[in-house]
Amino acid sequence: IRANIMAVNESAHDQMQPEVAEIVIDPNTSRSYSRDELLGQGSFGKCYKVTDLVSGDSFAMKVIPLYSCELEEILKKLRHKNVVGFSHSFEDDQFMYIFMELCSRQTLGDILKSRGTLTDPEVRYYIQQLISGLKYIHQQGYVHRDIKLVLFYINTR
Ligand SMILES: Nc1ncnc2c1ncn2[C@@H]1O[C@H](COP(=O)(O)OP(=O)(O)OP(=O)(O)O)[C@@H](O)[C@H]1O
Repeated sequence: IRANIMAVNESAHDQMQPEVAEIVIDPNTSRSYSRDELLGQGSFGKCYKVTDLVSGDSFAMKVIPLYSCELEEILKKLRHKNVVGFSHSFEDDQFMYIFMELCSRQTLGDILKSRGTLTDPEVRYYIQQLISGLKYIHQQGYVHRDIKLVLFYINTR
């Protein structure tokens, strides 16, 4: 289970953003990434599945306005097995691009919706990991402020 800790600032939703290019190029390394499907829209901006055109590695890429770069500063610092992993980031003249571990599309919210219930051992199993991730975030001096089941991704490890 991985807690998505994106919800640290609610202020930055911007409807007037330009389109994200189909091929995104890191101006520092010249690595290029194809923009694949839209994973979803958060309060900071859109999140896409992307593929490194050379290595074939896939990531979840959050595209946020340059003025909300503090999010990147925070994500960069967090490293915990129950927090979605930061990979790397760069900016161009339009956006900040944040590359995160690509998680499964299944969340705790999906499981609850399809099954209607969770057993006691399952709840214990998930809550333990959830608390472990949140405790770590608190120890780093941050609060989540938007805890909901759809932000908890189920992974295989
Ligand atoms: N690392 C990831 N792996 C797979 N899908 C992701 C990942 N991060 C985000 N997503 C998908 O993209 C959507 C938008 O994510 P994002 O983190 O931008 O916003 P959010 O956490 O849903 O909302 P908010 O920005 O309000 O906290 C998510 O709901 C999820 O479906």
